[in-house]
Amino acid sequence: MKQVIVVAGLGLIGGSIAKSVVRDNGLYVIGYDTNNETLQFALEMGMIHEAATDLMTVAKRADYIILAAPISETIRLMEQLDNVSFEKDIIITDVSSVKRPVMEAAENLVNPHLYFIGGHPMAGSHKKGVQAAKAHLFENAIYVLVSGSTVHTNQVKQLKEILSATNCKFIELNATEHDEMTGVVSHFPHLIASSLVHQARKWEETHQYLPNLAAGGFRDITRIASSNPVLWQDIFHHNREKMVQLLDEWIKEMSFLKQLVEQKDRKTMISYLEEAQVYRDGLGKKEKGAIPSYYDLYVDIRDQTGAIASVTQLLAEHSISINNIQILEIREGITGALRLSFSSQTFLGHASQLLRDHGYETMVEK
Ligand SMILES: NC(=O)c1ccc[n+]([C@@H]2O[C@H](COP(=O)([O-])OP(=O)(O)OC[C@H]3O[C@@H](n4cnc5c(N)ncnc54)[C@H](O)[C@@H]3O)[C@@H](O)[C@H]2O)c1
Ligand SMILES: O=C(O)C(=O)C[C@]1(C(=O)O)C=C[C@@H](O)C=C1
Repeated sequence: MKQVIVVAGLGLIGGSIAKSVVRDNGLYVIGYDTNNETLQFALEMGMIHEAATDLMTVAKRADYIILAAPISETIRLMEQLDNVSFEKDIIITDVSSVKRPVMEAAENLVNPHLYFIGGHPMAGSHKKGVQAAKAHLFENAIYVLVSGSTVHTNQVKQLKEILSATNCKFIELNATEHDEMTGVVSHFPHLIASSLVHQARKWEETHQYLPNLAAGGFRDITRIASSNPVLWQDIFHHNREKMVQLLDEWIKEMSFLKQLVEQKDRKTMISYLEEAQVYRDGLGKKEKGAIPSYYDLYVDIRDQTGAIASVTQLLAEHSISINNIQILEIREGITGALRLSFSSQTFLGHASQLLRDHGYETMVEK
């Protein structure tokens, strides 16, 4: 008999999970969302086998429930599920970007059939909604799991098996360490990106050509400012203690930089920039706890139809598998660069040589 998974919240994240687990023949996927159009879209696109308009009714048929609504809604759904009379044990997980409030809510569950394992796939996008969902969103991404106190190791193993269709890499953390680390490398950067955009917007009032000069650097560092404001406000709210601490640290850091600039301390500034460069270049190069290892190759391409396809086809013909591909907005309309990520130095070396042999300019990030 097929195992039943209910995915509640079929947006970017829930939709992407549904799209990957629905490919597993051993699973029957039921989708639930408060938005009827989302539900219909998911059904029509084959992302789910069945659409439900009442979570509490279908919950009784489920072996697993994946809560993928915004964090505050997820906590509300957990409280409602606690009142359901289940006839069998059920594993519930979530995908929330902040784990402490969710795990605290999990500790308050009294229903003897509920086993809660917190989850957070460390991949996403600035886009939202079911239409942005992709089956491959979590491929090779870190997927954090946080066990509730009543959960057995065997249940964590079962959940990993179900989610293995996403091709992610699991790590287990506790909620506090998760929220501290994601606070630094995920949540806080969103605040800074939005503040940089505000700064540019104010300067545009007196400098009308400013947007034309916003090239690769500004676009790279502010992409995430295009994310869903309601969702991100919820993330900042739930990780607010960390946000306040990081803002205090950031203000101190900015005062230090201001001093360096004012005092024309060029030597210290070079060391400051060098230290940042070395750390940034090392990110993802070697396996370092939660940071996955990737080997990046930059390829210059012309802005013409089929340019990306030619690169990927060439690599595919030589069985070189690409883990990630990103188009960098460097010089729009003229030439561009592709960032190709590989899982090993060997793949990167072969890809670089092959592309060079075919006339492409490539660059490896040092
Ligand atoms: N966006 C990212 O990059 C990212 C990455 C990892 C984790 N997350 C987490 O994933 C969760 C969802 O984020 P998203 O980016 O998929 O958002 P989204 O806006 O794309 O999707 C949220 C979906 O939840 C539905 N929804 C809202 N309230 C609901 C309720 N009470 N019951 C059922 N469905 C409900 C909405 O209709 C929508 O379809 C959040 O908790 C977020 O912290 C987001
Ligand atoms: O790539 C993006 O746009 C994201 O913001 C994804 C991102 C992040 O890396 O910060 C955002 C929130 C998550 O909870 C996990 C991943």
